[in-house]
Amino acid sequence: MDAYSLPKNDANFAELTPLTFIHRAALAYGNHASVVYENITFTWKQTYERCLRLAAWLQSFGIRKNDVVSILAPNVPALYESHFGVPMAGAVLNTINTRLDAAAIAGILRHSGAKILFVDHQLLSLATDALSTLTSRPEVVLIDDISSTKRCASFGLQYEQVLASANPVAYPPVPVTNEWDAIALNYTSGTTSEPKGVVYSHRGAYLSTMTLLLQWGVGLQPVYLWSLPMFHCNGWTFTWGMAARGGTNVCLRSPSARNMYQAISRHGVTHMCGAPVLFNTLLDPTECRQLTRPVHMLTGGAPPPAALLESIESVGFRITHAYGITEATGPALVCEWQQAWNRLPAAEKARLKARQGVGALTLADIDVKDKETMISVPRDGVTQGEICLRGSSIMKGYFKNKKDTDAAFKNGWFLTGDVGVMHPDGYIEIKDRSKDVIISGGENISSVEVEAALYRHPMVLEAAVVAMPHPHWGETPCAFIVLKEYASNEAGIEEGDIISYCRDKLSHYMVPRKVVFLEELPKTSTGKIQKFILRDVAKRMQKNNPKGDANYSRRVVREINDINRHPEARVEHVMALSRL
Ligand SMILES: Nc1ncnc2c1ncn2[C@@H]1O[C@H](COP(=O)(O)OP(=O)(O)OP(=O)(O)O)[C@@H](O)[C@H]1O
Repeated sequence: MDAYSLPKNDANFAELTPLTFIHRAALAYGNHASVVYENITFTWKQTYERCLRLAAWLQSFGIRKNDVVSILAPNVPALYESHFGVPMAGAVLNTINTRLDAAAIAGILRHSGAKILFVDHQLLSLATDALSTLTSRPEVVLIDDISSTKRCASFGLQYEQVLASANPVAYPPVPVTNEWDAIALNYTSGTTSEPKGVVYSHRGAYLSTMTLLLQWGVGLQPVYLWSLPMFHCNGWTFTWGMAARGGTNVCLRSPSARNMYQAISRHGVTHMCGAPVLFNTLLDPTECRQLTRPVHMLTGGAPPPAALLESIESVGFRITHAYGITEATGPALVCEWQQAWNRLPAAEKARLKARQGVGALTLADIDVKDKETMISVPRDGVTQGEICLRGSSIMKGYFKNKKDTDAAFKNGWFLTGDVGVMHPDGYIEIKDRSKDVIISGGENISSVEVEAALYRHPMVLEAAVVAMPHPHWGETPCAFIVLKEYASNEAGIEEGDIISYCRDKLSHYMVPRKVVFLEELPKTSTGKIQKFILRDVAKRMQKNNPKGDANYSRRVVREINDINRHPEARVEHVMALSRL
């Protein structure tokens, strides 16, 4: 037999799936802590057993291959277990963002056609509101509070009871017979458009998990703090990844600065992830502590300003920066650190680290291309184009959405919708989301670059820059800023101070023409600034208040601040804004 015609067989070819990790974890790290939550600690043997039980119960309840099973829960053990238990039943896991409102949750349940919805006991009324609007409803299983001896009031189906009643011998895990089968369905966070249901394959999930462990350098038995919601791209694959490394998952219901610092010292946390917005939480002067041992943090989801990178590293966090997108099964570019950069001054290091980086190992290729011609832009760090990706961790497509699936792929590439440049050293730097680029007098202004300059101002806590219509230039930058000492504004910073600060740092055409001070910026539940709200506000301010009447501006600021203070009344406030 020549090398070419040697056949595949069950011994030399297995479908790739992250489900193999948990079986191995039970054997290799059986007595080691797998999941820690408040006063509860499970071992890998126990977690595996619980996942087997979950898979068995789902099958006995009638769940079949490719059925969607949804879960609405914060980072509690049941959410972790669902990452294995649900696909072990042959089903597709749909983790739902816990900060969505009832209408958005109902939209996901309707669109996904979920057969079962697991709901955390604290989110039951939210789920009930969502379910009340549906004509066809999934079966609901209540996730009771395992950390409390006080049982929840009795409910039809309860998580701990269904696990106890399951029979894994009668219903063993459904084997994965095709690695292209779906493992998860994740809805995008809707920062720029309506949420879309992104479908991952077992193969993509496996490869992404392996890649990220490798590129982040995660060694054996890490202690991983769940500061990132597991519902966000399956915790950037580290749900599966912790089983692969025999790690300990430290689950937190609420990742406040106090809870995170406590968990770090109590459990000896070694790794955690989070969007850059988490840096501000951790740097809160009342809670921030110097770490006694370094904690490795993978950040992404939004551009981390170089100035913030410097601050968070000074506390003892070792930051790795990655660029991710739901459609690429989480992180797709990693700013891999080159040894030679260690000799550079701190500010230069932070500037290099703020770039999004090189492709994840599992990707076949990455590029920055002219979106129309699909020709690569020169590697000059200046010419902008669309960031394009191809490889095995790219989604299968959007669930029940052929139009958007077709539009997402072009000439064998996945189009990210992000504008970037390719540096001569092969590192990609994002300049903006296509929709956020400001076009002023024919020049493209990267809102990210203007924000980076603003973050260097010692009194700026957060900044977002959007386009404001301009009668002559078409658009000009409008900055929304949260000051470090907003409440007292002791420093007395005013619009003119910020503008003249920017004049020193930026080309004239990039300097914001308008600066609005807010208490907080409107954000999605994944910590992304909702620029579409700010863009809308900037548009209205220009249209209805071209002379900059202070009373009008104050009303706008009040409405945006109210959106942040009362997220549950967001719709009313956005409507109030639209009337201004
Ligand atoms: N390291 C990073 N630096 C800059 N931007 C990033 C980084 N990582 C992710 N992003 C941004 O986040 C986007 C991906 O976000 P995600 O997949 O969570 O959905 P979303 O953008 O919030 O939702 P939607 O696509 O519905 O608007 C990327 O396209 C990019 O714009």
